[in-house]
Amino acid sequence: MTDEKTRLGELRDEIDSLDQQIMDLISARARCAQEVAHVKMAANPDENVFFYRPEREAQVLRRIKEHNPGPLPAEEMARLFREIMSACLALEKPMHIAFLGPIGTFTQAAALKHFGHSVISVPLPAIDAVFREVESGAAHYGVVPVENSTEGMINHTLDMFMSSPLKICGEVQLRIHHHLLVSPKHKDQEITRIYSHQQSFAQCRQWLDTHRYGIERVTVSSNAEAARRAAEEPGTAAIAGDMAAELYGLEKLANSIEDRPDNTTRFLIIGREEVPASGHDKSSILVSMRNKPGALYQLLEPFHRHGISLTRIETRPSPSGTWAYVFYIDFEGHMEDETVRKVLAEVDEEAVELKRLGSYPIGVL
Ligand SMILES: O=C(O)C(=O)C[C@]1(C(=O)O)C=C[C@@H](O)C=C1
Repeated sequence: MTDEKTRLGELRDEIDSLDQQIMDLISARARCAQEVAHVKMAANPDENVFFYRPEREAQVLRRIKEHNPGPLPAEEMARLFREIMSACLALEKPMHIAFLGPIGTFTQAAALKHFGHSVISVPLPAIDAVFREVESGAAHYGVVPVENSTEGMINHTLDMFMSSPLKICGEVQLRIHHHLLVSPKHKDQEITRIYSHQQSFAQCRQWLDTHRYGIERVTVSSNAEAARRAAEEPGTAAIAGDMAAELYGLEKLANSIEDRPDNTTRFLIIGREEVPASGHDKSSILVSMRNKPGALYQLLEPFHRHGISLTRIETRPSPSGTWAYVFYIDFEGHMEDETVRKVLAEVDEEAVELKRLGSYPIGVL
């Protein structure tokens, strides 16, 4: 045997032995999670048991990232643990996660990034349908897009919070890469039409104007639907992401055609219960103020005085009347924090209405 073969053999034996140890440890961890489920059920025999604990998951993933010894990057290690925890949670209780479908959308990719692959993901045709599915209890949690770094807020999601009793339980960000996709069956044909979602067209506008000027652009309900059509119709292409490309067996004519290299979408996790503090949290509120001079100043001043950082403020027309506005505000901290309590008490005194949408861990992955 050559030296190379001997050494390879030794290393592979070592990998086999390590794999066995990893497997034994993952199994021990899974048994622990089963025990956790029994403890939770025993403590709440008559109530809804919350098996999924977003604050605990965030703490576990943060610790993994902080203590990762390398050589694997911390992000990669956290991703592996994300999947281990997902499988452990599925042993406790299989989670139904509603998302803005169809299958193959970026929202599904975000749901799997946040919850791992051991959940049952349920595609729904519209943002309000995702809210309804969670409100009715048919799904445990929902995932909806809320803002894109190129295109701004997804107003439909913001407006749903005005009437929905649901809470925000988490956030997840996804780097969005769009590709120009064609079916290998039709790839020699001239492309006369491109399908995509309106948001994706907007995120690739400059690239399209430069490289595919004059080709008909047809807006459809999702990227996945665009990919489905391109797979079937000769002479067409789709702009969509990797999941949709894989799902419909499409090839990339051009890779990562988004105009901004940092194109990112933020998604929210919506659920029926409040999330305890994880130690590194964000909160969201909706506030409507009286229409008078200085109203916005009055609203923001307590945040400034108490040193609380705002991460976003958006204005939406109020459903209650013409030229009345509702402010959607994200800020750092948890509603259980003493300082946040004080600020919200002050805001509440001045506001016509203050709605607490929830506190949740700042996205870890
Ligand atoms: O700590 C818990 O409450 C668990 O249920 C265990 C565990 C885990 O595998 O670490 C699993 C699911 C929860 O969402 C959080 C953590």
